[in-house]
Amino acid sequence: MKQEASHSSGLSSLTRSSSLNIESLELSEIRLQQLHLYVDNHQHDRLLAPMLSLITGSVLSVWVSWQVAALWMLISFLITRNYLRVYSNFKKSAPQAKDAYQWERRIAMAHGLHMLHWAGLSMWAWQPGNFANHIFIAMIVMGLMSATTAMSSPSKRLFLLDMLPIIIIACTRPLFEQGLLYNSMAALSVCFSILMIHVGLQIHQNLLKMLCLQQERKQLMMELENMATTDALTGTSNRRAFMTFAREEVIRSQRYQHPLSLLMIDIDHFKRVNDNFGHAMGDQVIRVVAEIISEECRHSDRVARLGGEEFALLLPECGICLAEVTAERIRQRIAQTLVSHGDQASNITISIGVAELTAAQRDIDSLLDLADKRLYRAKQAGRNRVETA
Ligand SMILES: Nc1nc2c(ncn2[C@@H]2O[C@H](COP(=O)(O)OP(=O)(O)OP(=O)(O)O)[C@@H](O)[C@H]2O)c(=O)[nH]1
Repeated sequence: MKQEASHSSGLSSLTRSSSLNIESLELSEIRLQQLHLYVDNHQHDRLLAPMLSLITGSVLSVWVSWQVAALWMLISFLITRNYLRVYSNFKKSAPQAKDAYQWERRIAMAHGLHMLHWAGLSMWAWQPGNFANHIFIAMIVMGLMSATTAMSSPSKRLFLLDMLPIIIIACTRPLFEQGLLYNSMAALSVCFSILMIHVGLQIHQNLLKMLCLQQERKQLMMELENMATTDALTGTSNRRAFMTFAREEVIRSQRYQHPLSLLMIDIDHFKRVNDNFGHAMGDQVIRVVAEIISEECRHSDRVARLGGEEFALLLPECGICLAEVTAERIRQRIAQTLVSHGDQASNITISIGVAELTAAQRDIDSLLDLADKRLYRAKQAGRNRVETA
């Protein structure tokens, strides 16, 4: 929780400056994306890390026995193999946003061991008074620092963790030797470390900005998709989404000879509700009807508000008899419901036309047409009724 809070404040300050609406963004989702970037950046370690270990181990044998150099190389290979396996498991398992913290810990431990192993080398392989050795150690330390700045920056926490052992070594190791040259090297290391941390954090901020924008775009796309397919008043499908679904169901039903039925539902004398109680009450009636229809059908059925006070309900795998039973159940429930809004209340009824897809109806339009005709007949016959044939 504490971690999330600090991350959240970091992100908030970032987005205040970039004018993004971060409050609506999923933080653990962003953290997960950061881990993906981090792991992707380290993918080439597969080749590079063993190669560097091999070269470093070979050079090491100039100053230490070949057995010690070989042992260092072996440990290096094992540690590299371990963290690459963690990365590969991370990629393979395609983790959820909620697992981001857990994976961050696992990666930090596996890769942190690798950084400690390399930083440790700079401690024990240091040869007092041997300038060539010191240049070699300095090359390793600076190389590690630059690589970490470039590759670990997607995750701020992992970047700082990876940097810590190298920075400590870089800034303190030269002080073990006496003289102006080594003191200057230590001072230079401090400056270089500050610069690298600054550059790494800058890269991190830019990547974070990119991830936030990506996340925001994803959410906007989802909202747009939702707006394009959902009726704003009732939350049911709109005509467009219904027609897409219905066309596919008609094809499926014709292909496999499965039954498919359609209910056309219309609120009776709805104009009177608006006229007598006002539009707000009219809207409430539409919402309640939509809710009852949705409650009375299966998850595999599709309810849609086609416009005004007219609804359609498509019932896949359902013949005319079962569709009639469903229609009657909906009609009765609505007739028994008292719709209230503020201090107003009203009883309402609906009329339903039921039709089943047969060889005579070749597409969804002809099925809609048939159900509509039966709905009209139900209205003509006095309303508050179900018409099937
Ligand atoms: N409150 C509200 N009214 C709507 C909405 N959409 C359409 N209407 C109104 O719904 C009414 C529909 O009236 P009509 O088509 O005459 O039908 P009706 O009064 O229900 O009569 P019958 O269908 O013959 O029983 C119109 O007055 C429209 O203005 C809406 O989203 N909200």
